[in-house]
Amino acid sequence: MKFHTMPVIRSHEKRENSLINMSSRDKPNIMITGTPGTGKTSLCEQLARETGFRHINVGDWVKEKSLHSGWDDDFECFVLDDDKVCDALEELVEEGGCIVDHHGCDMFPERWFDLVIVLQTDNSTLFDRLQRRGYSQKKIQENVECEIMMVVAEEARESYKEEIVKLLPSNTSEDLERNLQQLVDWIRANT
Ligand SMILES: Nc1ncnc2c1ncn2[C@@H]1O[C@H](COP(=O)(O)OP(=O)(O)OP(=O)(O)O)[C@@H](O)[C@H]1O
Repeated sequence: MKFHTMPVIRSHEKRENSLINMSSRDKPNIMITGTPGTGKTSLCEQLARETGFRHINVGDWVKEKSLHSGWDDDFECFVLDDDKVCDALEELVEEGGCIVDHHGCDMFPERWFDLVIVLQTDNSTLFDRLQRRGYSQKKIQENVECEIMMVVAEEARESYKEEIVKLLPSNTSEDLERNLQQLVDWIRANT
């Protein structure tokens, strides 16, 4: 199943033959993914501050650098162009030390990431967060359904090796603290 809130132009299959060679990186790259509102950006910003790793918010890049093919009224978001996004990120990710923040993960070359984190939030908590953002009822419903059906977790499991995909709860400030500390520790152990 595809993620409802993220229409993507697919002009190619996953770039398995990416130019990136993991062994050439001094620092690892982390993908932080999850349904919108699960807390990716909150976690990534703090993690970047603590570790000096570069936080790449893909949604912001798509808007700022026009890595899309226009606005989709039905899905209420930009239609992301995966080729443009991967081209724009490739050089940075090649260097390592990147934390990539996006609500989908299957468009990226598998070898880009050494760890893939999927944040998960209880339905009622996610509903409240998205309502506070002023999302339409349709958009809230679509996102909460995605979370219930574990669409992003499934996508991550299908796209990356099982051993590098970790599901973490993201409901409370205690969860945020714990997740942050685990990732800081992981980065320190892998640099
Ligand atoms: N662990 C947490 N506990 C409580 N509140 C949280 C937690 N994580 C994030 N939040 C709050 O939830 C809201 C959504 O968080 P955030 O913007 O980080 O989510 P996101 O997954 O990056 O969303 P999007 O994909 O739409 O950018 C914010 O108001 C944030 O303060």
